[in-house]
Amino acid sequence: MTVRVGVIGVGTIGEDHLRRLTQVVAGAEVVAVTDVDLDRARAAAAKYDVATVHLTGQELISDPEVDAVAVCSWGPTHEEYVLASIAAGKPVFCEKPLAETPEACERMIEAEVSAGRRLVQVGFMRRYDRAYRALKDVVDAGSIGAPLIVHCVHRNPTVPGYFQSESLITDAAVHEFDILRWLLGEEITTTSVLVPKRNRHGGDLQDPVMLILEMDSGAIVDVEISMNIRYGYDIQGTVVGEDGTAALGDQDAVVVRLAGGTTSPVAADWRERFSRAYDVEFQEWIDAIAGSGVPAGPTTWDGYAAAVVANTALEALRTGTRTSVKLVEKPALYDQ
Ligand SMILES: NC(=O)C1=CN([C@@H]2O[C@H](COP(=O)(O)OP(=O)(O)OC[C@H]3O[C@@H](n4cnc5c(N)ncnc54)[C@H](O)[C@@H]3O)[C@@H](O)[C@H]2O)C=CC1
Ligand SMILES: O=C1[C@@H](O)[C@H](O)[C@@H](O)[C@H](O)[C@H]1O
Repeated sequence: MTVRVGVIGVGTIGEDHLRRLTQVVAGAEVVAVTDVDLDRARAAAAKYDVATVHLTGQELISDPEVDAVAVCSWGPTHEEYVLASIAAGKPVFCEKPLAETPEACERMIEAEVSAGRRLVQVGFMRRYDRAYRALKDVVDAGSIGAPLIVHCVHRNPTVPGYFQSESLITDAAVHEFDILRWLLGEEITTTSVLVPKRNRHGGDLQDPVMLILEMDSGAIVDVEISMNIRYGYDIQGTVVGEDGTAALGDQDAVVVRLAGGTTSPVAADWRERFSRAYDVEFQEWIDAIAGSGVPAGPTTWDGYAAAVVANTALEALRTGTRTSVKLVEKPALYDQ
């Protein structure tokens, strides 16, 4: 079975996912696209030979030729499109963050619970990355003992134009919130945010920030988010256990020792660092839809939990205090 996909938003990541669904992923065909910038949508459709350009996302979602929807527009637009896809009974992949507020995520949870089945998958692609999967295998095997401390580093060379100080938490650190919950299999219980001296490349932006997170088990996590560090896109993670440590390796890096020095490449951006993770993410999404019809990846609940932690960290940033994470009760739908 070929899954006929409609893509909403063909900006930086939307066009990359359109390419991926067209040229890399098996069993998928992109039959429709849309974007508020219609010229961009028409150009993308022409480039990737997509049959239909819709004037709006709502029109695309109700198109009978579209079996499944990929939402790749800006964060504040996600809720409208995810709710419409659930109402239409169509599987929907939604880029992170699922929504900008916990309340918006709760409305998606309510809609899915009322529909009685899971339709949403959130674009937390790190769960599909080879290095993160290998790290989780080591943690789950128990050989390093119980995790006590995790160090996370999330560095970007430059910052997208739409970024505000809050975005370091809602747009960047949200990946750490999800991957920590997945890696350690437990919830984050408190957040604290430290505000170092600002990077001169960041203008008015509070960049970098340091977060301290406490996990349900008592493990402590430190997270550095830097958005203007110029040298490259660098994601690091080290789990310190009772008997040893496990860290993400540098992906596919060749280390060259030459002329009195050592060099190894650093990715330019997230597209390069996570390119294969995005490929696997979409292949597994398409396979699940073509198979059981139920997406197997990060759920609406995962998107909600990450949004609550982000919201809690924003409060910690505003108040300068350690702030507790409060989740609503998890519906049984997300235990399946
Ligand atoms: N998983 C990941 O690693 C990444 C995820 N993202 C996420 O993807 C989303 C898009 O980010 P980018 O592609 O970087 O932004 P972008 O600004 O490059 O592209 C967004 C596109 O959405 C369109 N758009 C905006 N509102 C719309 C609406 N109401 N209906 C239809 N189209 C609309 C814009 O015209 C633009 O073409 C964000 O939620 C971002 O957080 C972005 C980069 C990496
Ligand atoms: O999601 C992403 C971007 O939106 C965000 O701006 C970057 O900081 C992240 O590393 C990238 O994965």
